[in-house]
Amino acid sequence: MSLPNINPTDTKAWKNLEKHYNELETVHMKNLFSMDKQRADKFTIKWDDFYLDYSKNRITEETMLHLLKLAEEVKLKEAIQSQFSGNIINQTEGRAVLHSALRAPKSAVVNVAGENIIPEVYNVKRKIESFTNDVIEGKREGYTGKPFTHVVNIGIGGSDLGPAMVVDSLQFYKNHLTTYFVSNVDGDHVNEVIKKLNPETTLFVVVSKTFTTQETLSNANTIKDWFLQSASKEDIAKHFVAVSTNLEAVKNFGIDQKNIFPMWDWVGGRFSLWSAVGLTISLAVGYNNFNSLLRGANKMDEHFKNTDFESNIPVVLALISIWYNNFFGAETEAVIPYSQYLNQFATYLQQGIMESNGKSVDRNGNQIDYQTGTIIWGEPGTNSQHAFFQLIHQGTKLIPADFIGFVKSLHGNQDHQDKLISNFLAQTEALLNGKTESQVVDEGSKEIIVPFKIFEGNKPTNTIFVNKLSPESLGKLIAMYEHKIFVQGVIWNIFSYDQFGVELGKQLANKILQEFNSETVNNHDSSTQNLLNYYKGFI
Ligand SMILES: O=P(O)(O)OC[C@H]1O[C@](O)(CO)[C@@H](O)[C@@H]1O
Repeated sequence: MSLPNINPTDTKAWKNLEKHYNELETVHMKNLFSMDKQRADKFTIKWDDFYLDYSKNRITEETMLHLLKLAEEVKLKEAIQSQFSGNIINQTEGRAVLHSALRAPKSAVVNVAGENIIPEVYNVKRKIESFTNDVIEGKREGYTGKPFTHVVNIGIGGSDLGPAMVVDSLQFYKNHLTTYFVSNVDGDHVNEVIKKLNPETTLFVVVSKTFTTQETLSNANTIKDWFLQSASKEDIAKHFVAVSTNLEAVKNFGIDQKNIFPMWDWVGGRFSLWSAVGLTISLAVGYNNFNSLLRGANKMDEHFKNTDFESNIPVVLALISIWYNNFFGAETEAVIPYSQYLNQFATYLQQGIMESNGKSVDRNGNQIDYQTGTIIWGEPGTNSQHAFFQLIHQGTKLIPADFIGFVKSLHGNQDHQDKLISNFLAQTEALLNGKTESQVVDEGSKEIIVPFKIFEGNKPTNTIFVNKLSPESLGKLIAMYEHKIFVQGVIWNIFSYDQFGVELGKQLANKILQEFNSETVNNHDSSTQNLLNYYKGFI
């Protein structure tokens, strides 16, 4: 069974939402709060150690009913079943989409082409575990017999962002190994990392699903050349491991077959941190913590699969986002974690969300006439308050925002924690209520200044309060957004799991690279031609 194929704008629910939007467009949320004392309770979901309050949104119970009806009309339930049961729902690439299988329990059965993939998943997990333990315990040594002290992850996109974000987010749980990530083909990136390394004690993890990616292969080759300045070819086997589906290309690069961690075509790059792509995570925080991350994601999978839509966290978040995107015309969404540890979270989500749902053709190949893929951005609070919050509070754009906070701190300094959380709560309150003219006047502002100090309010936010930042809760949080992506792709009737949009630039870059060495080049538009000639004048 493939995915349902329903144009959302043809549904009854969509038409009802259009009408309903006209009624609600100018309603202020603070009036909705004063009219209904139960509002916060009605729009709160408590699940496990998650507390989602979505009451500070421009919604009523009727809005949610229409949105839930939309989910029903586009056959979301069937789509979820189809994804989890291993159907080829990535139809444009002819693949199943089973990152959920990577975190499923050992007893699960998930068939791809008639074969249960779970035993193979667990074989690789065991390999990750024993490799991780050997490196951490110093049983695996470098070419001069010293234990490893540094790990460098070489990859880009999904082979970099997920592991990099998780390692950064879980640095509280880190062991003695120092980790670096090299991704950009800009030589400054690899050069700066190399400066900090000792070849005798560094392990290199080359991560590339395809093992054809220009950036990764260039960086891996540069590092290999640097390594061979002090070591011999035979030593590569001790220091280089690879994660890939392209076993042949890895062998050709010179990596020992024993050092290859396989992955599968049913794992999309941007959803792959749960596979061996997460090897650097496992090395950095230990296998048990890596496994807890997976366990957390699995708990969210079960919640998503089995919970009625009205209390289903990813579904509710996805529907609210559709409401703003497609009816209010909001183009962006901010993700504001009140945790410095989640510094890279929005960057990570950018690939997941924008590479998946940045599509303008529906599942029939037809151009669509409604908005898809949200633009995602964000930075941790409280830093972001002192940077871009002005625009969210008083600018002209509607920017729905997710506020993510942790009830308990890891540092244990309650004074800092109380200050952080007071900001976390105050911001969503301010965005909701704003400040009226009479309040500004009462505060004694000069008349001429009053208009500048008014806050309109009515700015939507979701508050996601989690008990504590741990590998498990982080796993839940990431999986929550993965499922939100899926739900939105189903509603928009697009294919969320291909990424053809990144290909054209890659093709042209390869062509231009060749042209740097050729005498006459004149097949570009005049702008590109001039720029290319300008650059050639320097090389
Ligand atoms: O793991 P690979 O094959 O090197 O690909 C890296 C990244 O490149 C992309 O294909 C496109 O940028 C991503 O989807 C992927 O995560």
